[in-house]
Amino acid sequence: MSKHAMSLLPRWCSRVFSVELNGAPFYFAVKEKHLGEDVPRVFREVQNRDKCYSVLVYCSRDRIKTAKFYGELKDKLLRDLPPECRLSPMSSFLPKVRDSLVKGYFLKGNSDTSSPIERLLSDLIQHDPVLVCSYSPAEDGQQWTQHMWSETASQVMDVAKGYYVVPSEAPEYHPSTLNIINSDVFYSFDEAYDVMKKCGDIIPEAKAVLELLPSRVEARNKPDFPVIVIEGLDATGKTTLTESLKDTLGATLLPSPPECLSPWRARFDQEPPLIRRAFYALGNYISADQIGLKGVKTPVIVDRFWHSTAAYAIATAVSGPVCNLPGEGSEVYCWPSDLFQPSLVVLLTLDPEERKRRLRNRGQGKTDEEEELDHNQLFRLRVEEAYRRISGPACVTVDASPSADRVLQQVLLLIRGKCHL
Ligand SMILES: Nc1ncnc2c1ncn2[C@@H]1O[C@H](COP(=O)(O)OP(=O)(O)O)[C@@H](O)[C@H]1O
Ligand SMILES: Nc1ccn([C@@H]2O[C@H](COP(=O)(O)OP(=O)(O)O)[C@@H](O)[C@H]2O)c(=O)n1
Repeated sequence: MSKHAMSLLPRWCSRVFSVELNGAPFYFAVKEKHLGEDVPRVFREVQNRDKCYSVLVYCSRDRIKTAKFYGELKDKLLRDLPPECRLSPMSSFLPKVRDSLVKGYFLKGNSDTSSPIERLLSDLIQHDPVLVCSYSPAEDGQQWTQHMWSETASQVMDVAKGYYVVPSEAPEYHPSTLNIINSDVFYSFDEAYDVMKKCGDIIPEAKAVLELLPSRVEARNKPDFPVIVIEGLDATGKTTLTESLKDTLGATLLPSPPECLSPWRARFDQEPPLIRRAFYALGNYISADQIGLKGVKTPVIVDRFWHSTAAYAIATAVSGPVCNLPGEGSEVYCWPSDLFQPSLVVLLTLDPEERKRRLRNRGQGKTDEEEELDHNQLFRLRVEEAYRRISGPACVTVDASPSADRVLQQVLLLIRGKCHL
């Protein structure tokens, strides 16, 4: 067993395990002694001949490699496992302990598939940063036990000790919230820069991105003119409104991510969240630099900014209903202390049916994330709620369903009230 796996063991019995079946999480824990607890629900449906396995990816020192490997592991398992084997997302965490989440997969096989599954897992455990456990009925046939595998054996080998699996309570917030800070959302230039720098060896485009970054993090000038950010889901009318504001106010319009990053965007959209979100976070610092340049001459309108970066990242990391999001006031929603703060952030909201109608009329291709927004109502609700919870500056919500001109007048009123234009 590797040193890292060993270091997980002392607190093994404090860990909670979560298996997601059809989008719903089932929680269980492990215990050395059995005190008559029920069999956890995830094992209740399993037939006695069946065997289950977990593969958890533990964080090696190289976060970039771990993130890449986690994405590749799913493809590998789907490709190499027998088709009858059922694969579900799984995680393990220490309740309320930051950065304690490790992610992986739960596999369910039967007696026909256990040999190929075990061959694949034995191979994985010897070459990759994974922790493998198998689950089978205990001798009395009433309970289920978990056995951790040893990586030193070429054959399937259990560590001698087995643990009983017992039901566990659901945590207050989704377990992914434990690892959001500096993995999904970056709260300083340096944290995002560090990720991009470490990507340089494996993603050549990362070097090109690093060259575009401002030399100083703080905006070079404090803008004399107001800086207004327009936020909202795709097709809520941001482009329409920002163009009109530009003309009406004689303002400079800046898109976000900034145009100079366009050649690299599709490339980073394919990467795992750690790398993808660092890319967007750095884009905001380039925008802040441009705001500093333009804001001494004219008002500046920005199409998306930090709210988009953080809200989409949080809503993707967490699954399920809005109540799974980190609670209101959580540090997860704080504005980075080294990032320029606009004078006003407007959030355009729209009835889902009207948004779909506008999307259809526009008839453009959508990003996978926008595609997901369409299909997954819960995701859309999580993004909108995360937008609302971000503070410093908070956003002002504007109903975008009236005509484009009425929306413009409404936002101009807000700007005049807040920014003395
Ligand atoms: N207030 C409005 N009423 C009706 N249609 C609108 C309004 N604002 C924008 N649209 C239309 O909806 C579609 C999406 O608007 P767009 O400005 O491109 O949104 P976004 O930039 O937020 O994706 C476009 O076809 C646009 O012409
Ligand atoms: N400042 C920004 C801007 C966009 N983004 C990301 O970019 C996506 C939306 O960009 P888009 O160009 O498809 O949106 P529209 O401006 O076309 O509505 C979001 O899903 C965010 O993940 C970000 O993270 N930070």
